[in-house]
Amino acid sequence: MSKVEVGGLIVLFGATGDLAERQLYPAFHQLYQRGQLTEDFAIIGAARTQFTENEFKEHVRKAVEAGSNFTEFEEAFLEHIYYQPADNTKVQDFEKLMTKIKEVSTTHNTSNRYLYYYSIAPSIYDETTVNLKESGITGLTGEHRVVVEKPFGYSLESAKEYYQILKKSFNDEEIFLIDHFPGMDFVQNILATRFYNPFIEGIWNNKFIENIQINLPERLEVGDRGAFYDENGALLDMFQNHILQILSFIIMDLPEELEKDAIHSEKHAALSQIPTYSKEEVKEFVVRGQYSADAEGEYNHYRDEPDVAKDSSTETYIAIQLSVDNERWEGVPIYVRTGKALVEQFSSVDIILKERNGDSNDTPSRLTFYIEPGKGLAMVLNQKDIEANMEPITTFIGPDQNTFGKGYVPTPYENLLHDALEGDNTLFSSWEEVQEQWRITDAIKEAWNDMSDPDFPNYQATSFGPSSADRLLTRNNHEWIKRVNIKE
Ligand SMILES: NC(=O)C1=CN([C@@H]2O[C@H](COP(=O)(O)OP(=O)(O)OC[C@H]3O[C@@H](n4cnc5c(N)ncnc54)[C@H](OP(=O)(O)O)[C@@H]3O)[C@@H](O)[C@H]2O)C=CC1
Ligand SMILES: O=C1O[C@H](COP(=O)(O)O)[C@@H](O)[C@H](O)[C@H]1O
Repeated sequence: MSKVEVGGLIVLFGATGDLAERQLYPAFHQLYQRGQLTEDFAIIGAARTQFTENEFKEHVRKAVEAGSNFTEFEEAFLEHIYYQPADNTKVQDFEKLMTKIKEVSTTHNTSNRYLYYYSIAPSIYDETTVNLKESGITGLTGEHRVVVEKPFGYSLESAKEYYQILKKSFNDEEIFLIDHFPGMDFVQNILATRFYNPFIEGIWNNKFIENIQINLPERLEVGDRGAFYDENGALLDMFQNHILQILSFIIMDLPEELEKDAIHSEKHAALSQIPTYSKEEVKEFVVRGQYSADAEGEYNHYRDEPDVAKDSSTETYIAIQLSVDNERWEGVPIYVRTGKALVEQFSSVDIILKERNGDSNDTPSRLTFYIEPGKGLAMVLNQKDIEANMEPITTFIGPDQNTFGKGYVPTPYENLLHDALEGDNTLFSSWEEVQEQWRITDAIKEAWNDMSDPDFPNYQATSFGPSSADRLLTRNNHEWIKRVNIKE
């Protein structure tokens, strides 16, 4: 079913920032070009930079042209773009914003639907939210929603504070906590594949599954994101949100229907069954790393990246063994890893199946969900080798949806912006999920705080990461699925 057209007035706070430029403008443009935005949509960009409206339109044009999925610029798109300089800490700037909102909503007849996108640092959520209310903006007749970026806070406690701040101006159902991984079609595919193939659900348990892996290695170094990254590290940048969200789609019980409340309720229940690690368990099940320069001189030492402390003990790599406390998953180790400046670049979920009577075939059977590059489900199965006498040969069975003429893959931000305008929060993280994610993450962070400083750096850029991450698995007779290039 193709998506319905949506419209409304979007106020984009952080309009001059990196996220808006790299992801949001290209996504809005694609939605417009693909007929998924009605003509009554408009975007007001807001930030402190004193852009004129024309300068801002050029800024948006350049961002769109450099963005994902771009083919040809749609000039009419710019007729829907406006700019209002505003310092979010100043209520008088919101009074000017209010005047702009009234003008633009009249010009475009934006149906009294207002979407505020907080593409800003959490330190200004409070004043932004209060000023939206004080200036009367959120009091305008109509629907008001706010989209808030990840990571939502830096601990469970701070997340609770931020949520209370948002509640000053918005109800629970108006708050959209964004995590772009569930917005990816190939993450949603995990749930769809389980739902529509009962035989897969039949083996989705500890009787058939030996271990589960979420692999999100990146070649990208930290580069110019040092100020943000050095405060957060891989644990808060990737694990607290993306990895735990992907995991929730894997370990949740299937709801009767693919309906938003039922999905959120099962995801929340699943996350709540992941144990809180003690300090001893963190030592045993969590590996962290930080990169040093590579031999070719293409990558810096992490500690030499701009805005990173010279004695930083921030992790740029994590590998964690998790478990789920319930009957279905008892005894199934879940291994997750992600890191910067590695030799690999892909996102996938691998479900490694048990071997026959504990026999050791060459390769265990496996289901792989390719997320990036997005391909969908592939299977590794052992079949008879035609040149041998009942000996197995490993074969790959995998659809690339391109072969079915489904060539266009929307970016996650295209999917999520559309859903936010439609008021559908299925693919956003619920507040209950986010709280569980923090509970699991805080335990690791607190244990690290109690430990002596790690011996960093401990892996070289362009390697597979620290060798201790391999030992996490080999002690259980398992191994990471590693892929420098995806050929399967
Ligand atoms: N960049 C990314 O890839 C990702 C970012 N995020 C999250 O998105 C959010 C934005 O990140 P990012 O775009 O990278 O950050 P940037 O630092 O690039 O942008 C911050 C934006 O906030 C504006 N701003 C800063 N202070 C004020 C103020 N007092 N009043 C009004 N506007 C202000 C800046 O504009 P000006 O200086 O003109 O005021 C700028 O537009 C963060 O929460 C981040 O964690 C999440 C996932 C990925
Ligand atoms: O949110 C983030 O995600 C990206 C990885 O997402 P992708 O869509 O580019 O694969 C990561 O590089 C970044 O550090 C993190 O903030």
